[in-house]
Amino acid sequence: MLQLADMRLWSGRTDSEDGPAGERWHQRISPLQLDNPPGLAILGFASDEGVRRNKGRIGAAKGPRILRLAMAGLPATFDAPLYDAGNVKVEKEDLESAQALLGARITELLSGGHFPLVLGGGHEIAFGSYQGIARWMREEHRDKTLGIINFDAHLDLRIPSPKGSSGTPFYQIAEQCEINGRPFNYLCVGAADNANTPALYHRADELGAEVIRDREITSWHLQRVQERILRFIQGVDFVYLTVCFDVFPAAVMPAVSAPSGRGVPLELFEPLLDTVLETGKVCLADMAEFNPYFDIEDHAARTAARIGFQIANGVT
Ligand SMILES: N=CN[C@@H](CCC(=O)O)C(=O)O
Ligand SMILES: [Mn+2]
Ligand SMILES: [Mn+2]
Repeated sequence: MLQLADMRLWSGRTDSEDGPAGERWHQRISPLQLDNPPGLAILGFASDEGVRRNKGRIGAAKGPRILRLAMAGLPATFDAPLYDAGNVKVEKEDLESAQALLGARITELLSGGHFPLVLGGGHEIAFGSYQGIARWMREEHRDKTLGIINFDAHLDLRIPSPKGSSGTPFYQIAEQCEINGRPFNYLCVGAADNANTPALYHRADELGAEVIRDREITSWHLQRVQERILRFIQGVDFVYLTVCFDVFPAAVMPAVSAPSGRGVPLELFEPLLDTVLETGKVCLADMAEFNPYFDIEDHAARTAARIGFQIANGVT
C-alpha cells in the first residue's frame, strides 16, 4: 500500500540566525504534490519480506523511517526542490504487489522529471526500482540502454525458489531483460569471496555480469577501479545506482542483516560514488538493507545519511 509522507519525521535543530545558508533538509522538504516542479523525491520501501524469505535478520522495514530521521538534520546545500513522496509498504507478505506498486510510483516520479532517492527495505527494493525505470524507459527513452551499478558485498543473483527475495533481484532483472530482448548490464562493486558461493560467481559469468571484488578496492588501486567503473558507464545511457549497506565494514555498518567480514572502507567508497555520480547518467538511486535494530547509538544511521547526502548533492 501507498502511505502518505509523514512530515513529523522531518524535524531537527534550526539555526535561524544564519539565514537560508543555515537551513537543513527538514526546513526545505515538502510532501510531493502532483505537478510540483522537478526535484529530489525521497520515497520509502518499507519491506522485511525479502530478507525474511532469504533467511536473514529482519528489521529493514523500519529503514525508511529511521533514515528520514537521520537525514532531517543534513545541511540544505543544493537548490533543487526536496520532496517526500511517502512510502510503499509491503502488506501480508505480498512482496510482488509492493514491488509492482513501487515501480509504478517510480515511473510517475521519473516522468515528472524528479530524481527518486528510494530508501529500503531489503535489497528486494531493486526489483521494484528496476520495474519503474524499465517502464519509464519503454515509454520515454525506447532506444536508450540502462546499466545497473550495485555497491554490495553480495551478487544478489540467486534464483527465486520459488519466490523472489532480497537475494534474487538482479537475477529477476536479468530474466526480464531476456524476456524483453534488452541487454543485462550489471556491475557489482565490492563483492566478497567469503559471502558468495562459486555457484553465484558462475551465474554472474553466465549472465555477463561484471564484478569488482572488495579486495581489489584499495587506495593503491583506486584509480584502476574508477576507470573500470567509467568504462562500464560509457557503454550505457542511464545508470540505476543501488547501494547495499552491507558493502561497508561491519564496524561502520553493523545495521544490516549480513554484516561484512571486510567491506569497502567509506573513504574508498566515497570517491567511487563520486565517479558514478559525476557522469550525470544516474537516473535513480536506492539504498538497501539498513536495519536499525542492529545499529549502535545511531552511528550507522549517520553513515547512511551521509551517503544519502553525497548522492543528493551529486545529482542536483
Ligand atoms: N541481499 C543480501 N543477500 C545475501 C544475504 C547473505 C546472508 O544472509 O548471509 C545473499 O543472499 O547472499
Ligand atoms: Mn549485500
Ligand atoms: Mn544486496
